[in-house]
Amino acid sequence: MANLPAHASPKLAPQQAPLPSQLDGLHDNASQESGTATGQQTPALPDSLLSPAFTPPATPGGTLNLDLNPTQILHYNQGASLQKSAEHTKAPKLLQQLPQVECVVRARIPTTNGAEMFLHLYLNDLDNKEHLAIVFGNNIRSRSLDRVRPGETEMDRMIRGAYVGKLHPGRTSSWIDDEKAETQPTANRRVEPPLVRIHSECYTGETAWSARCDCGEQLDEAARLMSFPVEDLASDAPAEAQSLKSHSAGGVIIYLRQEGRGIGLGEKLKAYNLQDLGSDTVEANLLLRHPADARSYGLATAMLQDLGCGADANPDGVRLLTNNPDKVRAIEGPNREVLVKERVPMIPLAWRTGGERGIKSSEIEGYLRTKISKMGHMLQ
Ligand SMILES: Nc1nc2c(ncn2[C@@H]2O[C@H](COP(=O)(O)OP(=O)(O)OP(=O)(O)O)[C@@H](O)[C@H]2O)c(=O)[nH]1
Repeated sequence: MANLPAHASPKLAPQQAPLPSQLDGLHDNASQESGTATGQQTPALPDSLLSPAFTPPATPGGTLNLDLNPTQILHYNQGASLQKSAEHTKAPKLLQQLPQVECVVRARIPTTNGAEMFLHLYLNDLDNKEHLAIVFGNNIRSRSLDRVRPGETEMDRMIRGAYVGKLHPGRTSSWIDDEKAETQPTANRRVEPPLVRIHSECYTGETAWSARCDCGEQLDEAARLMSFPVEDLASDAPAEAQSLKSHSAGGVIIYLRQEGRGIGLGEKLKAYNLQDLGSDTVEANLLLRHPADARSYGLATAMLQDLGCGADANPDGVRLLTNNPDKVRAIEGPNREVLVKERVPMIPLAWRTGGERGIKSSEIEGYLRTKISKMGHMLQ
């Protein structure tokens, strides 16, 4: 697992266009029907679909952001060979080192189901997006957030979330929660490896009720597993979840802003239209001249390290909630900065129950089948 750079798209090297072999199939078989029964090859489509109009702009977020002036708190390596010039139109570089990340603010979020979590907002030196860490429990703390900033007051620290315990009216110290007499961060008190979920943004599945994918269910399920003690698990929870020793130890969802497997919402919506025209989720990306998966995970690895979940502070590793084996390798980082001790499957309810429960749509089964056959996902 150590060999794959954390920044690599797990399935394909970054590319701006389909492989020649994929394009050959399209041009040579223009008259062929666009059926997807075998699921092995991009179906033939009229040449008109391959017009330059389909060439997307640079993958959203896939640019190096060297304009860090808004905070000036990221001390990224000036010696690195990153140039400020034409990088903005290129795909992300396969860096040998993890990007630098900084948690700039954290806040307590009481959730609608009664559980509480702490939302951590990160900046970084790779892109200009606000990536998030959703932390459950009191055992996981950000080192960069806790670090003392020159000249800051106690009120400054509390406003940016660098406090222990809970805020309450009249509190004056970020270090001492006088209502709890807690003086130290509770980091490193955990008894077993934390649960971790690396989640990529999906507006359609998480906010717009889309039943094309399982993203919304996965986000909810990850939060549920991290927030409640084992006895509160639903009776139909998968066996793997039932066998987890504890769910109340907390965990972290790294929420990466790489919508649509990294191609952005606009391009994903085009991909949906191509899916309605007969392509599967992988073929649609390729027809739009995107990689099947344009994501990278270096930021997630760096955020986990900052949260004390890396190998340096947490040699027992983490338990990663995923069905995607490539994600396991990628998240460990170029030098195994994070150890994945265990992969915990996230089998969608609809798949487990043969469509009786969970997401109801004619699209979801094909979507999951394609993830198994073309992206190596493990749903068994
Ligand atoms: N391009 C594209 N992206 C999609 C589509 N459906 C979902 N996504 C995106 O896929 C990402 C989620 O990826 P998944 O493949 O479900 O999950 P994964 O993260 O690889 O694997 P798991 O950890 O097992 O969930 C999100 O960014 C979604 O927006 C689609 O049809 N096309």
